[in-house]
Amino acid sequence: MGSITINKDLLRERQSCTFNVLELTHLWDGGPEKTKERKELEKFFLDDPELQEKIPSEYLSHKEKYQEALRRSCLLFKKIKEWSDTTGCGSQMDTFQNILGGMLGSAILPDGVPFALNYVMFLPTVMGQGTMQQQAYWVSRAWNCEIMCTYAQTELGHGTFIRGLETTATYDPSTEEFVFNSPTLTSYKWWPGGLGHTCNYAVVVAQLYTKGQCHGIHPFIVQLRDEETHMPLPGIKIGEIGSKLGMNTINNGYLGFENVRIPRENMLMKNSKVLPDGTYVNSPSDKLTYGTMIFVRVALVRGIAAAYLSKALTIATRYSALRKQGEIKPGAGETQILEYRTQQHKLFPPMAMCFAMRCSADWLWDIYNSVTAELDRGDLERLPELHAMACCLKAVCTKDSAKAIEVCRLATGGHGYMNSSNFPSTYGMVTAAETYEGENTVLLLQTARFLVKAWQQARSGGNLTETVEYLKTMPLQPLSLWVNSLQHLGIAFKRVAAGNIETCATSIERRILVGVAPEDAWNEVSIQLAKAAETHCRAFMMQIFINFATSAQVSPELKKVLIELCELYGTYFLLDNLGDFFMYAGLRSSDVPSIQEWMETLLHKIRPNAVGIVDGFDISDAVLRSALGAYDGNVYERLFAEANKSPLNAEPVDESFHKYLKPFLKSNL
Ligand SMILES: CCCCCCCC/C=C\C/C=C/C(=O)SCCNC(=O)CCNC(=O)[C@H](O)C(C)(C)COP(=O)(O)OP(=O)(O)OC[C@H]1O[C@@H](n2cnc3c(N)ncnc32)[C@H](O)[C@@H]1OP(=O)(O)O
Ligand SMILES: Cc1cc2nc3c(=O)[nH]c(=O)nc-3n(C[C@H](O)[C@H](O)[C@H](O)COP(=O)(O)OP(=O)(O)OC[C@H]3O[C@@H](n4cnc5c(N)ncnc54)[C@H](O)[C@@H]3O)c2cc1C
Repeated sequence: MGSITINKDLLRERQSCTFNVLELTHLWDGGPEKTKERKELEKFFLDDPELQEKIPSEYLSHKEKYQEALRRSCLLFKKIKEWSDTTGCGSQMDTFQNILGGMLGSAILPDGVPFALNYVMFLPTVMGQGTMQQQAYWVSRAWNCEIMCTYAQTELGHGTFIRGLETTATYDPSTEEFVFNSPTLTSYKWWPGGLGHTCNYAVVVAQLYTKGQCHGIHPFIVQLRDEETHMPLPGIKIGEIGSKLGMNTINNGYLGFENVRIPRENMLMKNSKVLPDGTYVNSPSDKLTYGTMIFVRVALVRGIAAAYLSKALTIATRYSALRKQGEIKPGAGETQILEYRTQQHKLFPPMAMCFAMRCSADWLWDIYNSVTAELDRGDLERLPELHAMACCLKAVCTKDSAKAIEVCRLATGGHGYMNSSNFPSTYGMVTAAETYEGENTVLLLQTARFLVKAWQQARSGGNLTETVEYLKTMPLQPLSLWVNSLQHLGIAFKRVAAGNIETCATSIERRILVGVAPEDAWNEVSIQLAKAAETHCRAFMMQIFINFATSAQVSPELKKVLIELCELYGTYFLLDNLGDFFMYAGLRSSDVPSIQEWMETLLHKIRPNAVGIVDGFDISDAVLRSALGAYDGNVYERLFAEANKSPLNAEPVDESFHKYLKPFLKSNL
């Protein structure tokens, strides 16, 4: 162990790469300056011995995992402050994003940062929904970690249907306070990250009652624990919800209230208000309360879906280049498993997905920022489109990413099943995002609502926004003969989306015409509706990727690779959904063999650059945390070293032998 020689197969892969890997890294990071900043940041944090893992966390108890995560979180956030003070380079917000959503956080706290919700949800909620005075008070306290806060919305009984939340906040004008209660077991808050034992404040979403009337759900800031002793305040029932599939250091908690009083000023009042006498003042739109969820959905596409997939791909691709198993031609010697076409089919389409996710995430981030500025000016016109796109991109990208990470694990055979491969924790992190911040099916159905309306508008000649403009033009264009080109792929994906949306809209109309209630008609058609939303999202991602690949200002060598990946994205999803393309895009069965061949040729073309592409993601070994994926490819030495960290290997004979096994073996059953 300890060898620094690079595995010779990996070395050969790197030598035969046809493009400049550093150019891809700069493109991926957003420019050479960004790459430099990222590397400095990684060095500053990851070289600190205090932040190094001493015992793999899998060997710690549940309690030890949390305590160790908390120790590191405190150190980490002290260092963030130190970094900003000493370098003056990059705002603290950039650094936080890299720590909480980027790769850096996952290197130091792979199973989740217990402070994450303070930055990812509490602060955005106060900034988006608090008055200027509320922001002035709460933002600095939370930002500087004088207090630690979370976002408590979901309850034991309701996660999706938030209008059904049961926690009550009843205004008492005699004291100018809100009184919080949890009237039922199902009204207990359940899930908020950091709520268990970390946070002392939370944004709590509750049904607001004033003057005897319920005004629906609203956000309030509630103190949960004493700032000195950390003891729960009177009437607060709080704890941790227990061990989970993954994210075991994020400290998800439960919370109940019994006549807990908070001052009136703790209701976040940028949008709706309660005046001292209890008069309720309406918000311009009740959906503004949902703003934080949009923000996190937007952030997840890049920060979780694309980022963790790029990690899994780096591990699986490097491993596949050095792992040898079997022969393609008898007697020709053992083959790198990356030579098997089936292996390429497992790994290269997810590489293409990773690029499509990144371009889409950048688009989504830009429209999020411009729509947020419009909302601040009172203009709500583009909110529905932002909501629809945030929902479907969050759903499709987290689903694709989780599925592809599992494929990467399977592509590494038995060794991928080890925790030391880092696949289990990576998968645990991403599959959680399929559920939190809006369960994926539910989000697709939200997008479908927008699409059906857009379809009706297209039919009645109304104006359509950017992402649904194609619903007007597509049905008018005649179906042409199939051509294997990117342009044709772009059109075919839109035709499939438009066809699926039309099928849904007409199925609903047909049902309503024969007397089915509109809500029942919606439910009956909802399998197709969720699919329509997914095809819309796919068509959007295809087009964004085409625009990116064809217009990127890069060398011809790199551009060629980007175009190949883009074509692979299209051909892969087309072949996976042939029925749709037959039904809606004029594809004939006689066209399929040439598309299959096109896709296989792309796999062949990408093959020499596969290691170069994942090297281009430039994920350091400290961030990868994988015995299978390290840059030098010394897999077998690392697997051995990791095995020897097992506490069971500390003694040649474990004490359980004397306690149980020996008496059992000698008992002559
Ligand atoms: C940087 C990376 C990040 C790192 C992450 C770190 C780790 C953190 C780990 C975990 C954090 C997790 C946090 C959470 O999970 S917090 C809880 C999140 N909960 C949800 O997302 C709940 C999902 N449910 C909903 O969003 C809604 O209840 C609903 C949309 C499903 C339904 O709401 P409802 O009021 O019933 O609406 P309707 O269906 O009746 O629709 C009415 C109308 O409103 C429109 N609309 C709905 N939502 C929004 C919105 N957000 N913005 C704008 N408009 C919205 C909807 O489209 C309808 O419009 P209409 O058709 O025109 O009437
Ligand atoms: C790791 C993790 C972290 C979390 N962190 C937080 C947090 O910090 N703060 C917080 O408040 N919450 C948090 N949550 C909660 C999370 O937001 C909810 O779990 C999520 O919104 C789903 O709600 P649910 O669990 O009630 O599922 P349900 O809504 O009960 O979903 C169960 C099933 O019912 C289906 N379903 C439900 N409604 C519909 C519908 N209208 N149409 C069709 N199908 C439907 C769903 O598709 C799903 O298949 C977290 C959850 C997890 C897993």
